[in-house]
Amino acid sequence: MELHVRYEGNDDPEKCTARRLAKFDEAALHRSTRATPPGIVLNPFAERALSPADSDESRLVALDCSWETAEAEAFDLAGSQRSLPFLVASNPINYGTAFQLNTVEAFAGALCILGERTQAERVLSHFSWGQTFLDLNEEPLKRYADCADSSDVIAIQDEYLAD
Ligand SMILES: C[S@@+](CC[C@H](N)C(=O)[O-])C[C@H]1O[C@@H](n2cnc3c(N)ncnc32)[C@H](O)[C@@H]1O
Repeated sequence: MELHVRYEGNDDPEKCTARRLAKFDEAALHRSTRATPPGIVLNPFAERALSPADSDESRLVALDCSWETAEAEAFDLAGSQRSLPFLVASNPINYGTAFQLNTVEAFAGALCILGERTQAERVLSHFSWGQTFLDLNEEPLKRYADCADSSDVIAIQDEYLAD
């Protein structure tokens, strides 16, 4: 799966996970919306949740920006807009926070749901806390990956949210 990032560059470059992915040739950074190729756009505001039904796509696109500027309009990128279901961040900045993942966590979660677990492990291997993301989310990631479509994913997410 190709990984692409619309890179706004308004977050701390030292902590930016998209820059680190690019450094290891795991993702391509794009400095403008026009230069960003279409794909599955990982958008926390999207109505439809990502599911294995999306696995015929060959590109994932994330928007790397500060959460302070991550408003709905910022995700106006070409492609199919998808939100990620309930998953918990493992990075030291947002550890334990649901839904607000950083860019590599969002890519890894999406890759697992789309059946690309080996690539998810590889992108996370560049971060000291990367494996923790898979450990913390092991059960939901496996259950989402076994779903047929977005409504199945939402039904499982609702079980976690009800707990
Ligand atoms: C707001 S940026 C923050 C990036 C952070 N500065 C870093 O260094 O990784 C994280 C991006 O990951 C994706 N993302 C995070 N949580 C998501 C969710 N619940 N659903 C869909 N995409 C999500 C989005 O593309 C979002 O813009």
